[in-house]
Amino acid sequence: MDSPAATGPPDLAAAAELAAAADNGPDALSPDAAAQASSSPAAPDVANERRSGDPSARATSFLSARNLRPRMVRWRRQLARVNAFEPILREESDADIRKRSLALRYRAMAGEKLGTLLPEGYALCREAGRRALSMRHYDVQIVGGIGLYEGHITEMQTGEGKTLTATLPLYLHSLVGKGAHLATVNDYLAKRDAEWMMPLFEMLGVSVGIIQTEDDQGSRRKSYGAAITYGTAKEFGFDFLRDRLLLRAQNRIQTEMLGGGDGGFSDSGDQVVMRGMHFCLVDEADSILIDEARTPLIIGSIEDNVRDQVVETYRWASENAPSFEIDEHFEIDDDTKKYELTARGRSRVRSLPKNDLVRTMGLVDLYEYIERSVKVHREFLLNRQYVIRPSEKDPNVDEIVIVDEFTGRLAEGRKWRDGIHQAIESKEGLEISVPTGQAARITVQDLFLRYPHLAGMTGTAATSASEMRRIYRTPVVRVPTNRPPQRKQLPPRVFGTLDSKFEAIAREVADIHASGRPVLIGTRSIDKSVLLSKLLDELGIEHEVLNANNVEREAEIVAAAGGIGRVTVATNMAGRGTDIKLADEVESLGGMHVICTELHDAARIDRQLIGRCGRQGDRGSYRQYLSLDDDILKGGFGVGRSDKLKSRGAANTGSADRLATTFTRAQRKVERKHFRDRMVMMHGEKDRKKMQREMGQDPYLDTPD
Ligand SMILES: Nc1ncnc2c1ncn2[C@@H]1O[C@H](COP(=O)(O)OP(=O)(O)OP(=O)(O)O)[C@@H](O)[C@H]1O
Repeated sequence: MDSPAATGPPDLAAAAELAAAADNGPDALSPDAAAQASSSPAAPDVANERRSGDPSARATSFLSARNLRPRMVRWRRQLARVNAFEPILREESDADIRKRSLALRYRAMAGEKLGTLLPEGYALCREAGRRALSMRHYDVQIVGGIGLYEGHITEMQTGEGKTLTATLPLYLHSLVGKGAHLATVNDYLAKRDAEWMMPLFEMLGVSVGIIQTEDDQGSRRKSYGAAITYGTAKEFGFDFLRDRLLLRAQNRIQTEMLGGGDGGFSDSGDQVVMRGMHFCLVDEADSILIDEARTPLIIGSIEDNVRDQVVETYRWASENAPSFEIDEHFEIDDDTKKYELTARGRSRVRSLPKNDLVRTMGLVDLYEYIERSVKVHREFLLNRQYVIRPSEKDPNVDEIVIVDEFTGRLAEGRKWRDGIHQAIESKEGLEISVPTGQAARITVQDLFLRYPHLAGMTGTAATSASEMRRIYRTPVVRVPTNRPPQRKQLPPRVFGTLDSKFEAIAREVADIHASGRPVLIGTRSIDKSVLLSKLLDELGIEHEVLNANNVEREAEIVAAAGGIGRVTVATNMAGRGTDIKLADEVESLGGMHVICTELHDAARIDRQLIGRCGRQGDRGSYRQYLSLDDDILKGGFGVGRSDKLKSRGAANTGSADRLATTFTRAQRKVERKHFRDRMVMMHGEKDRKKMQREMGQDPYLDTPD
């Protein structure tokens, strides 16, 4: 199977041409393409903007380059049409802008092609951005927006303004009234981006909905009812599945199914929340469409809140069970060996303190939980009936393994029934394994292929371009940066051990810190961020730590991270969505410096961190630090070879910089392995779906456990 990186699609060739043209730099400027091509005599005030140093004027050089591929020539022509509207719209009042937007909607609803409406639509969006957000879409963003409208995955460097670019295709597709979705990676980004762009959409009279995980069905329905809906890919998937379960319960799925099955719903008048899937723009396309696509989305037959309640009640019962006395609070039936609470025992259950989750459990259930837990405390003993061992699936998690009473051996994989197993887990303070069941499932690939119009944006798609095209039929195109990038890569450094690597990192931080430039250090895990923080403390370097333990201060830490002399240690939380603004003086000192302390499993995560510096053509630099005991070597080469490298590292005192490429090779191997896993899963799912359809089943709902 081809490596995703091995074959570049022809689209990238076009992109490279474009990028090369863009590299001509500001001095190679030819007259603004838009102004030239514009048929309007009142072309935008490009000359003035250029004199005033407006970056968008400079960046248009690529748009006037010769020898572009036909598609780019077409997009350039479209851009000229968009630009032609600008001087007219600038003269109009806010009310006129909104009126135009409404008129466009009528035309779209009446069946006029969206492609025809694009120039005016994009120009309106740009004007609304300028007025409502003080951000006028750059020409490159308009071109990116055209690519998105035409169903591409556009690769835009981090910090180039994907959030603003997204407004263009979202607005245009929303005009037909079937909804336009923006799928992003987490609730925080969905909310942040939607709220940030809201004034622009409001100016155009377009409603915006936001889906958050905790939303109930009613507010979800309302958010999907809006013209544009921001949410996470996961929530879109779950809503699709929940709706489908509901439709089946109401016998309204016409195809692909056998039998009714009430799926937990009744004809109670419940309504679906989505109103179909029309257009989806996937933000961070590589991580959603590729990284997260390895595991399907599954709805358990036990709802999350019910599961929480069950787990909490097991814990409550096992905390209280030891205080129940035989004969006084419970009795044991001689024949059946059943434990039964006495009247005093039941009254004790009623008077015990309970939290909200436990309180909502039925009283009879609570009696049962206590009876079971008392039994477990008296009869099930550690190292007799069972042992505790690290789980084979995840060695960081302990699990109960039954000791077979006949053979004295461990009965691998077996569990006690009727809640006994869970009661023992809670007695031992282990994770409680409430079975989830599977009510419905869908793969990420299936979910997004259901949208007739799909597009995506990413900072780092090049390595997954061929996979995107093969699976989602979305070509990848690279959009040049608005200003030439000035980010500098310093040569990577390799050390024998983690300790020597971290010491060297601390030294580099101290050096750069002394110059006043802000430094951002990315770590792969929370414990490593803590370790590094300790080292910096020892050196007396003041710094902030940003990891999952202090999310609440995230905004504050990020806002300050670009200041003079700032040092910030962060896990990959400081990835997408972190827009670090540099203090004015920082640019002249050389911008921010980013230190990557380890390679991630996917190169694009590393690039996201790197993308925190040198944004929007700012100056900046970064360096990769590696050590021979890094996890990536084990992932890529296996235990044997990575152990050899590790012992070589332990013996090594000097520089091992020449081994840097070994790490990138290991990373590529890990990426390829993940790619193969995804392909295997996809083919497995395809066969399963085909078989189920032939059997008249619904492949999303009739899922095997
Ligand atoms: N046309 C524009 N005019 C002015 N500022 C802009 C424009 N486009 C983007 N920006 C600014 O660029 C910054 C980066 O934008 P945004 O966060 O959307 O980038 P991004 O491409 O999503 O980056 P990342 O992938 O790193 O999150 C923001 O501060 C935004 O205000």
